[in-house]
Amino acid sequence: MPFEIVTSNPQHIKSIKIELEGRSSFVKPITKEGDLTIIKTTINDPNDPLFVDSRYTAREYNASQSANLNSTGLVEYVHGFLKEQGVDEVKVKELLNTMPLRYTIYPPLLLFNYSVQRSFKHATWTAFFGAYRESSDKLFNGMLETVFSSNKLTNVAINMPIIETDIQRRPFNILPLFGDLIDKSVDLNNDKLWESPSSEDFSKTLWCHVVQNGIDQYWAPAFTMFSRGNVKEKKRILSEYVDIEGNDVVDLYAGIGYFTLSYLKRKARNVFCFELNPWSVEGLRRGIAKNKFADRAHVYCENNENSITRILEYREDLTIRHINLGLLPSSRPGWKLALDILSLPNVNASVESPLLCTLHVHENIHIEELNNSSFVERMLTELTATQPTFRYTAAHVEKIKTFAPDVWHVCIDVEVLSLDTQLSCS
Ligand SMILES: C[S@@+](CC[C@H](N)C(=O)[O-])C[C@H]1O[C@@H](n2cnc3c(N)ncnc32)[C@H](O)[C@@H]1O
Repeated sequence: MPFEIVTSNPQHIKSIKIELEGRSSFVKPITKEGDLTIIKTTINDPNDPLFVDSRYTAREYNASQSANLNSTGLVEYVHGFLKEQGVDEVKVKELLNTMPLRYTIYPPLLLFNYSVQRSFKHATWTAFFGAYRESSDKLFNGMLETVFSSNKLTNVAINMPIIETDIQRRPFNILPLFGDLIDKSVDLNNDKLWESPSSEDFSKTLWCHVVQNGIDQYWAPAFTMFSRGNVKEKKRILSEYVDIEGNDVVDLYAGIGYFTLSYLKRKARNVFCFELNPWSVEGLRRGIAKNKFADRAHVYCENNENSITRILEYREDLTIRHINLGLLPSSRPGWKLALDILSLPNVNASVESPLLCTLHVHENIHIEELNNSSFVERMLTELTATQPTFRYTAAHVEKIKTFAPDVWHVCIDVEVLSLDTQLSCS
């Protein structure tokens, strides 16, 4: 996938554009996300010198799923619609200047990005929908039938930022524009709906489905967020590690199976998955069933603190060669737990190689702490202090995507090695 440059400093835009044009790598248009400017490129190499500049960040974008290819068609459609409604030229211009240009297709949902400058929630659009009654349904229905006719979409919504303090990272603010995400008969204020939903609740909710790397994934966008940006990290699981097949894996923050499903596809013998959100667990179960992984997946809709008990209960000897810690902004709450799992009597007793297990530590890290390795050093010191019976090395740091200006979502591969091997070798 190509990369786009994200900058909060308007003074950078011109020089970046000139550099890209000189290399025939500039992709129109330059867009805004709040205070950030997004400059698209045709460059696919994450190590391109342009992206190493720490004054701005680069992130992947999906040219076929985001608005970039089709935004012209979208703007043309909206323009034509507004003219048809008899809206005057000045107003049309205002509306076009504030409409969103970026979106993602998660069949059957068309999900628009939100920014203060460009959104169907912008005051100009709210005023238009107020003045032209029924225009909203007509606009979005026509949009699905014309601009997105080949995608079989039924719903339109706006993706709003999630509440950072919610540990389950639920999309409380997602805003439906056309079609219901949940049947009108469902009471959204009922705690039971969120904590222990029934099969009837599941059947009254819209489910999205995407296939990435040949893996089917399902989620209910009203209850679980989805980030397509992790596709590269999923690919790494599918292609990099030779010790998944035939061995065991623990996913401490399984969600809808972002990483769990990739381990299962890679023929892990057992994957133990822990997830608090019952809606994500339902998505995970649907994914496991569709991909035919049921015999090897052990799904626990509970706090991962129970993982110790669950793994001991399993009784058989396990070779847990990977533990995934996919919690943002920090997976630190799971570090000790992962080491406690590796210290259980029925875990890895038969592993002969010095490398016992790879921890996949997900974190949001400031670019400075990444470049000077201070985060990684602190983490290794903390792991050693927590469980000194192992040795630790950071084998790889994968930059997954930018989370905010200068903040990267990274996955650090921490190799947990047996101490005995070091002593006997020295
Ligand atoms: C960043 S999300 C990503 C999860 C996953 N990668 C996915 O498919 O969405 C982290 C997940 O961890 C879950 N979680 C957070 N704390 C947990 C805990 N103590 N035990 C089990 N799950 C937890 C949240 O509900 C959330 O779904």
